[in-house]
Amino acid sequence: MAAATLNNRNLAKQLAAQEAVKLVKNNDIVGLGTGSTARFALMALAERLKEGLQIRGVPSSLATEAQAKALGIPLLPLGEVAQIDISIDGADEFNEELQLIKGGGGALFREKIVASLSKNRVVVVDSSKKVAQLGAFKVPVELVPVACRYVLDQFEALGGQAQLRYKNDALFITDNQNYIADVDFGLIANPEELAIQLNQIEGVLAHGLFIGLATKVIMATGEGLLVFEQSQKGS
Ligand SMILES: O=C[C@H](O)[C@H](O)[C@H](O)COP(=O)(O)O
Repeated sequence: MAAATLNNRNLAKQLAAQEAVKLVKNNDIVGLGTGSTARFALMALAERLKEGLQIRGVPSSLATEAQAKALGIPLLPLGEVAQIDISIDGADEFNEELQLIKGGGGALFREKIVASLSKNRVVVVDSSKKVAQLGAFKVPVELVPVACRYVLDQFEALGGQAQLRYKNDALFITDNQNYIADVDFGLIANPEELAIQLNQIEGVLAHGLFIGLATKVIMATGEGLLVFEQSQKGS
């Protein structure tokens, strides 16, 4: 994509992604995130491959797998990888504790596996993603269809208002053949506690609260890059 055709927000996403890709070292196994910002990272990685960098990527979605293949990035299947050196992924929201909401694109389960396997978990965002408190973005939750009614009732019992996600007038189906519910819990006072509660619901495959799954957030603003790291307010 030519820089001249990018709007400011996309330029910010691209800048953050390019900065993250500088952290990738030769022979790394790289977790490939999903979404518009992660896609800029794929493109930057492909540029580095042309310059001689050797890596193998692990895709976090079928969409990312297709994009990576089209860019000539060698891939390893997620289910066979024991450890990932660095993952680069986007987020829908993050706070200064580096807690995230992810799953706007529906890829949260595989993204969570990629992040869990990764030594370094780098999140790339534009400044619209930074919040004081998580929750303006509804929490995406992937659920097994046969448990749908039960799971939706459990969200309600936790104070959440859930809507099943649709795409083109049909229920959205994930890469794992499940549904996504977008659950409005309002601003979330205690993301760790809510994450545990959601994990306890039978029929929930994964939820979009990523707690302790980011080591660094690279955020591009109009003025440049801001880097947030664990136990740091930003630099
Ligand atoms: O399921 C999608 C992912 O969690 C994305 O990483 C997230 O939605 C952010 O996407 P984008 O970079 O397009 O805003």
